Amino acid sequence: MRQNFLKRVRRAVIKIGSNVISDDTGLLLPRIAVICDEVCRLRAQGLEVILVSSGAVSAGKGVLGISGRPQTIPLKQAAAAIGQPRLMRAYKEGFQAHGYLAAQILLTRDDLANRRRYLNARNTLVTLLDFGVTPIINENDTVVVEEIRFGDNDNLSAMVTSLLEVDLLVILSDVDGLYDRNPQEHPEARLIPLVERVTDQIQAMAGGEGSVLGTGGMASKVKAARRASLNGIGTLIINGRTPQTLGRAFAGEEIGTYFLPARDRMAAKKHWIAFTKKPRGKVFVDDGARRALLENGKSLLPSGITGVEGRFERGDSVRLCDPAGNEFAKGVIGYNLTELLRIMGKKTSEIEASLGYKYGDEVIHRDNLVISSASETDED
Ligand SMILES: Nc1ncnc2c1ncn2[C@@H]1O[C@H](COP(=O)(O)OP(=O)(O)O)[C@@H](O)[C@H]1O
Ligand SMILES: N[C@@H](CCC(=O)OP(=O)(O)O)C(=O)O
Repeated sequence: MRQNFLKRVRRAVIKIGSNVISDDTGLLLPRIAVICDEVCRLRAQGLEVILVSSGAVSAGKGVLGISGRPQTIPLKQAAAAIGQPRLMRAYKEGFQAHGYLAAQILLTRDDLANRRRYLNARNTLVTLLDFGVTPIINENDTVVVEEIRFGDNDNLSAMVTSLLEVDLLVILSDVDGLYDRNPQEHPEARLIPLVERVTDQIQAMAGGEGSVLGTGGMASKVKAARRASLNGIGTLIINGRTPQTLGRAFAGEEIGTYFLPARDRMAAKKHWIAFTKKPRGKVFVDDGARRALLENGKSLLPSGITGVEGRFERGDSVRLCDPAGNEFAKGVIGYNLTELLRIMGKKTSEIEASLGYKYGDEVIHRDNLVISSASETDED
């Protein structure tokens, strides 16, 4: 089954973890060269590849002689500033050896959360691919602050699958795939070859925190697979330390863990609202409004709003909370905070009189609303 599907893959995002291409001393240049060989072989067979590569921080900290995880954000950012060009040089040389070009793209979450910049990033990527150049994406670690972070590159790679038309997400890790428990602690752990749906049980198997070099551990890979799946894209987690895994996987060998795409994929815009846009505030609604949204598929009107929290502009994403404060949806808001404070609790016919203008009857239009249970928008 996998074989048939992989034959049809024309464009893939391949994410490479820090633990695959670096160790505590810095970059493992021979391993990067081997990965470039494999990617170029796939390129020559007609596959378009977008790489998402970690490794800037570990490359830089190796140069600075820091052992273990950099302890402060400035230290991490300095390490990334030193490491990123070294990382790119390794890729550039690896691709050049096969006559191919690589290009660097550094992104923050804000770049994808803002529609104009999102389209801009997409156009750049498409243009590079049209020229046969392989884009290599990393988080823009040196400038990123908490509010605009992807958090980890597993998450970033899942978001890239919704930025472009992509058929598959491949995550190269330092383990053979997802096991039923952490294989480093439990030698008897068994590899799970196929995940049909990421349930809470599957997520729990992946455990919590990452390693010294890695950021999110297996948990963030499974989360990324779920996000890609809801976008209609399958994810393959394989071992990037073992030579030839990429070639073998694309030849249809049943290695690693394959996560099937969801049967009921989310619309692209809803996926973007659910996972890419970071909520800037909360809007509290009464029970009637909550039911209208959850049970009757209605838009949010000002009359059902009982309170607001945070600082948001028109077009930002907000969390919708019930009277008990529990989040039940996310949505893109049609009015800013000041406007909302003036119209909340009022009838739609009173909007214009209260503001002197109106954008529309809805504070959040149904098309810009994602219900949490359906989207599993449980975290950012
Ligand atoms: N159920 C599991 N299956 C596989 N790996 C697991 C599991 N639970 C925890 N892990 C850990 O996740 C690690 C991979 O994540 P991470 O260190 O962040 O790597 P990367 O640098 O590739 O992102 C594995 O080496 C393993 O220790
Ligand atoms: N942007 C960081 C990588 C962060 C990250 O997610 O690392 P990893 O868990 O190894 O994929 C870097 O280049 O060092």
